[in-house]
Amino acid sequence: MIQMFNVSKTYANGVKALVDVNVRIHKGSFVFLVGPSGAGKSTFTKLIFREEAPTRGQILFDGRSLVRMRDSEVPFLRRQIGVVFQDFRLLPNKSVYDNVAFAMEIVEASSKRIRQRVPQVLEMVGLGKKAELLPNQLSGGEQQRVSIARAIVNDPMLIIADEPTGNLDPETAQEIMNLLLEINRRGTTIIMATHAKDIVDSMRKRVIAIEGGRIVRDEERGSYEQERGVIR
Ligand SMILES: Nc1ncnc2c1ncn2[C@@H]1O[C@H](COP(=O)(O)OP(=O)(O)OP(=O)(O)O)[C@@H](O)[C@H]1O
Repeated sequence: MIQMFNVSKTYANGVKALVDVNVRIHKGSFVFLVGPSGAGKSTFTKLIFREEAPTRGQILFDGRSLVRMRDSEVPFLRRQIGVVFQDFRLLPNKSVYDNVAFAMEIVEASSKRIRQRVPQVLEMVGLGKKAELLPNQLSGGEQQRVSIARAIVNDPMLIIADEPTGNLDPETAQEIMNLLLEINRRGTTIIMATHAKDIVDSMRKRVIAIEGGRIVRDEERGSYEQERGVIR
């Protein structure tokens, strides 16, 4: 679904955030992006969302070139991608229901469709009974569930999650991971940037490790760190 060919990104200040990246991410897969702070993980996801353009190379999303894509087509690309952040980024003055409905209003869904779909999605993330509350009346884990509901409500092909468990205690983090796994099982591709070693090591999904802008490791059923000399 995503292919990068010799992709490099140098920011205007000369920082080489990505260097000669080649990668292919298949539809329906679950991928962890790991690496030290400043390695280039966010830049990698920003290229897919067309928030940044590569300096060199080619990127295909579902067969379409993001390099050649016109600005006027970017909103259609972004409809295919749901984004989840560490700090939730909910609208503080809107209810849980309205936060999720808003994502559908932006894509001009009919009010009938919104009334059908929002309760379904809130039920799926376990917030069926909290629709009328405001974000500050929810726990961190519940706020992240709202943000996941908002990300999936338009049924995107891909979810990009940037440190989605970074603000959560381990148990709540695990619940959020279970939810993301369930979404992945239903067919949505997930790319998750994280520093959560325990989560990556327990899930045994594909791990792409980036350091200094380069992919230094890419393993199916991988772990957070390179395993050396492990006897199984
Ligand atoms: N808009 C920008 N302009 C200039 N340099 C940038 C910009 N965005 C990121 N960088 C630099 O590019 C490099 C890669 O940054 P990036 O945010 O992709 O790393 P990261 O792996 O996501 O880090 P973290 O784990 O801290 O989120 C860093 O050196 C960063 O300072």
